[in-house]
Amino acid sequence: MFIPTLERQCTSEQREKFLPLCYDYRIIGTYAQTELGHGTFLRGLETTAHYDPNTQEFILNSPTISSIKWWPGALGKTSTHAVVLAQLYTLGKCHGIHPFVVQLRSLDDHKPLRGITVGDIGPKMGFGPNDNGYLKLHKHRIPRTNMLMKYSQVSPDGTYTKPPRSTLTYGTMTFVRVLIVHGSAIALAKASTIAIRYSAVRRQSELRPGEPEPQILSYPTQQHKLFPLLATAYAFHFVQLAMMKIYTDVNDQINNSNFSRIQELHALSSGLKAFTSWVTNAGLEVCRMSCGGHGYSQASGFPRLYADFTPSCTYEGENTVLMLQSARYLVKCVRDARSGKTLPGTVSYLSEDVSAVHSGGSSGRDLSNLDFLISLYKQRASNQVHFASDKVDRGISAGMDLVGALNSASVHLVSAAKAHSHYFIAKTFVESLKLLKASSELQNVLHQLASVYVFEGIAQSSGDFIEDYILSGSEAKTIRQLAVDLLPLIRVNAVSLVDAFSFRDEVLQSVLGRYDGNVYENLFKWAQNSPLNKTDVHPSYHKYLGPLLKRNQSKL
Ligand SMILES: CCCCCCCCCCCCCCCCCCCCCC(=O)SCCNC(=O)CCNC(=O)[C@H](O)C(C)(C)COP(=O)(O)OP(=O)(O)OC[C@H]1O[C@@H](n2cnc3c(N)ncnc32)[C@H](O)[C@@H]1OP(=O)(O)O
Ligand SMILES: Cc1cc2nc3c(=O)[nH]c(=O)nc-3n(C[C@H](O)[C@H](O)[C@H](O)COP(=O)(O)OP(=O)(O)OC[C@H]3O[C@@H](n4cnc5c(N)ncnc54)[C@H](O)[C@@H]3O)c2cc1C
Repeated sequence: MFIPTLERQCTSEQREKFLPLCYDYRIIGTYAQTELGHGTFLRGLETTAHYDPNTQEFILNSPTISSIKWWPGALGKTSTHAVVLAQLYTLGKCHGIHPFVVQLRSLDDHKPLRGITVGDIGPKMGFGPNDNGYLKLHKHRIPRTNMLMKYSQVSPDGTYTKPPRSTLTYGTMTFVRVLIVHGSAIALAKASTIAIRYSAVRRQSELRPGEPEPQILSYPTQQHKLFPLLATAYAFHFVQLAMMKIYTDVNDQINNSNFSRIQELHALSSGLKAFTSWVTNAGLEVCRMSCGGHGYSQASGFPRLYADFTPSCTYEGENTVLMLQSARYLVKCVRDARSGKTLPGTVSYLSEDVSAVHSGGSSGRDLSNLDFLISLYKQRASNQVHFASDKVDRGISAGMDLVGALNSASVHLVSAAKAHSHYFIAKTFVESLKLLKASSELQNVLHQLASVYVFEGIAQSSGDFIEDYILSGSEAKTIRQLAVDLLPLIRVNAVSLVDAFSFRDEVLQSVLGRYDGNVYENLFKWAQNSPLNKTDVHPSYHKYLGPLLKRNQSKL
């Protein structure tokens, strides 16, 4: 995050000064924003940067225990520099959070500089090799030119020039949220690869006496666990491509001082980062458990995959908070639509009157038609957003201010943002396949995946569709069965569909997911290499077990 922030927030002179040092690994940096007391509420960050016009320096300080920077990756022992987000004070006035480049350690002996207390925050659930650290600043001085001044400036005499948009400082977070959508796709693809390959190798139980033990991949329940997740990995692959395209387009506009779509980008990236990381996080556990006992072994690769992925739901914007950000924008769009404004592409459906299109229960609707079902996802999202928006309006009519009304409706707002994200993902998946140049056989297989994603998405949220009369109960039941009917068809290509991700064994890091399927021999080899097996009799025997056993044997 250090380099993307410099690339986005530096003036051209600052780029020339800092970026070559980064690209040549002459300095290593981190993004120091979160503090002990604040990670979500950025306007509450307490680190200060007071401008001293006499020396043309900023004095950075951690005034309280809660202001100590806490969590930044590689801050503890590795980074020589950091982008520090601090409250800017100049000429006696506070101008809010701004980014500053701060050198932390000497480039000669790597020792922390004067005024810098830095270290590792201690062991975590995962990310063992990453020295997430703490940073306490003691009136540490940096040159005026170390404030990143592309969007806002402090002149030598201390005069402040404000940015065209205060939220431009938040740009790197948006970029990383977009990357996390990609990270979710990759993590779910890895977990699907491990679980499906292992399920093709593992044979267990005897269905009928005398029959050979079947591959566990042949059990409908195993297929029902794994194939919707496999389809989700493909869905997330296509949605991260679409998300990155939108990000690149809007970022180009921002670079040309066109900020018209910055809100839409923030809302979409927030919703997709939260939705994809929540779904992936849960999916990793389903994949692990589908591998039985061996899934619980470090050899499976699942413990590390889960421990390293699960913070995606927290960092770069805690998921609930990001869903609320997304929902807040959707409520704003409903208002804009009501006042006749044209809505941007990803939310234009909110100005359509979808309620008249489908009323649940009418017979003869083709429930296997994906375009039709995507229109139901649209209706569900529109209904949820309008329902939540009406809640907000009622709160205001009851005398609440906007913040109070948004807060009281927040449970429904999160549901609305989830439905909006789900609709975007399902629609993008189906539309991406239409644009794909592929053989009819391949189109057919991918259509099966898109179908099981769309069907299962409705089955798992059928309450939303039934409560709003989008589907009748019997139609929801039919769609649930359509997903189950597809499983044996997907079974035929399941291993090829994970091979298509082409993770090398060294990347997958899983004995269960080995490309050659040679699991048992390599599990035994892996176990024998376990540190505990360096000696037949572990040294601890002589200290504890031996004396204990001998003492008790003498009593026999
Ligand atoms: C090319 C490369 C290809 C590569 C390909 C290979 C890829 C491989 C893929 C693998 C990769 C793996 C992933 C990477 C690893 C990850 C490592 C990351 C480690 C983790 C790092 C971190 O963890 S780093 C800290 C993150 N810490 C937050 O994330 C704080 C959240 N907290 C807030 O973000 C604010 O606190 C919060 C809540 C908005 C309220 O902010 P606030 O109070 O100031 O504002 P309000 O809510 O009042 O909103 C006031 C108005 O600002 C608007 N607005 C707010 N944000 C905006 C924004 N970003 N953009 C525009 N507009 C924004 C809002 O929409 C309102 O607009 P309006 O007024 O019009 O409604
Ligand atoms: C592995 C890891 C790496 C990290 N790397 C970095 C890094 O490199 N740089 C950096 O600056 N930070 C980093 N962070 C910090 C991370 O960005 C924060 O932890 C994250 O932003 C969440 O903030 P928080 O911890 O204050 O959680 P909190 O906001 O305290 O969340 C706690 C609970 O409060 C709820 N909540 C908070 N606000 C609201 C609200 N307005 N409405 C409703 N509910 C709310 C949340 O939903 C959540 O359930 C990292 C964290 C981790 C775990």
